[in-house]
Amino acid sequence: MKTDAHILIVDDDQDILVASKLLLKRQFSQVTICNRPEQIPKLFSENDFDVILLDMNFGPGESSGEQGFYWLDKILNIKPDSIIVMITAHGGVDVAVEAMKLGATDFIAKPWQNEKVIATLSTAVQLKKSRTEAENLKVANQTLVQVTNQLNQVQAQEIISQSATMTNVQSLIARAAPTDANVLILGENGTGKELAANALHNQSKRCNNIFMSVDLGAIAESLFESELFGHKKGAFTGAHHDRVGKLQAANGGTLFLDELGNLPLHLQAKLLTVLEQRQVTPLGANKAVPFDVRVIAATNMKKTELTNESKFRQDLLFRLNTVEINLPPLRERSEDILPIAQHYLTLYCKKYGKASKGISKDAKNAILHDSWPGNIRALRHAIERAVILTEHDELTLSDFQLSSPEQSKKPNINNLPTKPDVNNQLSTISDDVSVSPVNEGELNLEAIEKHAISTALKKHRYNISHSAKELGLTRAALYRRMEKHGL
Ligand SMILES: Nc1ncnc2c1ncn2[C@@H]1O[C@H](COP(=O)(O)OP(=O)(O)OP(=O)(O)O)[C@@H](O)[C@H]1O
Repeated sequence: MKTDAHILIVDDDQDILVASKLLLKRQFSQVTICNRPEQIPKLFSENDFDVILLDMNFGPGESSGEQGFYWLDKILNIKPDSIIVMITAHGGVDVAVEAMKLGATDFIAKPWQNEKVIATLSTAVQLKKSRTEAENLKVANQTLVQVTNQLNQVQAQEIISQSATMTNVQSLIARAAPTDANVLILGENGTGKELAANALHNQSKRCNNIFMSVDLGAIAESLFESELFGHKKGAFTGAHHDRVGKLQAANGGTLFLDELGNLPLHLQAKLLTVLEQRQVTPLGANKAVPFDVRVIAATNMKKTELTNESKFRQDLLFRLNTVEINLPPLRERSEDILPIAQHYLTLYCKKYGKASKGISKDAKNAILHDSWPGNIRALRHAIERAVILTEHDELTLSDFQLSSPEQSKKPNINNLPTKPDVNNQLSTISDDVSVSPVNEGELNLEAIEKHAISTALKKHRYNISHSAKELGLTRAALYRRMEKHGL
């Protein structure tokens, strides 16, 4: 079968042109011949050649190769990625080497053997195809990065804030973003760590490259290396294809390591090594690949736990926390509560086609005094749920499932001791939480599900990964159910 390729042969010797056309037509789908190089620009304007076979000398007695160099340069000016194989006179190796320095791909010496010509041109056609594929992949990759970043920007709207602490945080983000410094973001679940990481990326010089988010809490320990470092086909049972790891895939961009605190100590050591060396060896490979990423990490671990070396490697901490950003829980920045609620009210009224005159006074009061253990994520869900369910233009207290201001004044679950006895903790919690417990004998599945989720969330102090694990759910599935139950 013929190879699908268009070959151009440029030579002033008509016999060579005819003989090579006959030979190459059997091998390649299209062959064009040209005996006057002056026609090259016109031919290029009308055709797309895969490989050009170009003579070094035109005219009788010519052997300097000057004309060959001239037309080689001309073609590369017209189409810089052209694959050009030079035809040299017998013994003209020096000239051929010079031509290759100037951009020719290969050369064939006259008089040639047919097999040698076909082999050289087949290799050149293959090279052209690989280059085209690589170029197409590059373009496709750029498009994907643009689409992903646009999606991120749509989802990650601005950081709404009016509190002094958040003004400081925004200023810290603005100062840290343009540098390539690693940033560690600390804060309870739902305080906006990913939003802050997105803002850092969008204000950085890497903003046109990818923002790759990796949820370390969601990766099974056994898959950690394969996910982050990649693997070669056959590296382990089930590795049917080569796979590029997230570190390599984020090359040139920002790598957001979410739920860092969930990483076991032995994997922390592996992560530290690749971040220090700035190169990664995919599983089953014997060569390290360099990568260039800016690392932003986030965790809901308390600083006291992070600095406890039995839980977290201090050398990894020092590598990641060049700049540290602390996102305060919502209950400690009450000035932000109503602006955020108003922001999401406008957003969801638009989304669900509802008219809204705002939030009633008593609902505002309850929103302001709720302890929001799930922070802004929970506030956002509460507003969305209220917008969906309300039968009035104004959101009223009955549209929310909030604890009364009196209940909210009770100690917050996030302030419980870090290592309480689980059973005692649960009994303490059931006194504190605003979630109605399931009545004995009640078999309503929805109520039982809500109760189980609430209990798990309280038990794990709103650590989504740990709660999801205990409930046998993925993080995404837990978030969906929290949304459904307005938790
Ligand atoms: N200041 C803010 N203004 C508006 N929306 C916010 C703000 N902070 C957070 N959000 C919204 O709250 C939700 C949770 O934010 P995000 O995912 O960034 O929190 P997180 O701290 O990374 O949570 P987790 O620890 O559970 O991964 C998102 O929908 C986000 O858009």
